[in-house]
Amino acid sequence: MAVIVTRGLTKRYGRVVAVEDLNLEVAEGEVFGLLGPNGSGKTTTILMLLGLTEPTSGEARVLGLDPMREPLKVKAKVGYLPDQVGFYGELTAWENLRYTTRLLGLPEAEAKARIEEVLRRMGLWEVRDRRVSAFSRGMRQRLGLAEVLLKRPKVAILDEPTLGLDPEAAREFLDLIKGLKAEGITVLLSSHLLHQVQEICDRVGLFHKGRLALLGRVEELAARVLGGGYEILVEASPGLKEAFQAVEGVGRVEAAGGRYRVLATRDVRAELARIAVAQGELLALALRRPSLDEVYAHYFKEVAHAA
Ligand SMILES: Nc1ncnc2c1ncn2[C@@H]1O[C@H](COP(=O)(O)OP(=O)(O)OP(=O)(O)O)[C@@H](O)[C@H]1O
Repeated sequence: MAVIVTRGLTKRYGRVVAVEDLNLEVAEGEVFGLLGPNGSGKTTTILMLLGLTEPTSGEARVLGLDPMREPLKVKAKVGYLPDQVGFYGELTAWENLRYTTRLLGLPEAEAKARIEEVLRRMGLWEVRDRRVSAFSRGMRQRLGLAEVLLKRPKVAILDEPTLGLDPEAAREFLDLIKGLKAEGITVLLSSHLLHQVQEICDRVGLFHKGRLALLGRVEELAARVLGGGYEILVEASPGLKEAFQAVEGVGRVEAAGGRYRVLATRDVRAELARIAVAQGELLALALRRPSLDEVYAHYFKEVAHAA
């Protein structure tokens, strides 16, 4: 079942087209990445899904609800982590969440139980009595996710969740997001850090100037754009390019002396190794998953070239 659906969703600010003709379907339990550079339309899309900004044309449905018509119902079921999380710095982590549970109208006992549950889950129980002004960026983001979980949402929408986090904190945060999927929460996240989020996303949509330029699973996109979802780096004797090229499933081979980069639609390491050994020597062989950064860069080089 599709949890998030958009049809021809468009937002213009005067002559600026922030989002154009967006057609998207995110399935229940999926982690979907809205990716793209700054200003490409990610935040505007999220705001339209939450009913926080009105589309110029087209429509959106979240859990079957129209966010513009029923913003409160959408809000009740959808957890939202904005790119700037707003907490009261003078209040402690626990007090901030207590404030949220009051807004949610939770009875006291239930509120306290849920606060403890989410703080423990986010690894913040020990620091619950510290003022949020003394929190690091990573702790604030985890508190933001704790707040999202307080309402036990069916859908979590996270805007640039790893922005400003150091690599380790980002890694940990991505693991926490993976945990949401494990309990069946549908996650839509935005990021311009393609390589960082690609591995937790089931599918991604790559934005370019308000338009969804590419949509699919990372491997599919790599296969479509780069000519192979598998990238194999080989160091062997020179002169093997044609033999490698002839292997079934190989899309492209780049050769520089005895160094080869082979893009294929399947894992062809064994065949490449056999050829290398039969026709000389094999020094190294490595399988690398192409990064979305490469897919994106290659795609836009071709788009620019075609233009
Ligand atoms: N309130 C607004 N008024 C006018 N233009 C806007 C407004 N909000 C966004 N825009 C423009 O719409 C375009 C898309 O912006 P948006 O914030 O959706 O991009 P983004 O992909 O989320 O970028 P970032 O990664 O910087 O958050 C940009 O050109 C931006 O300048």
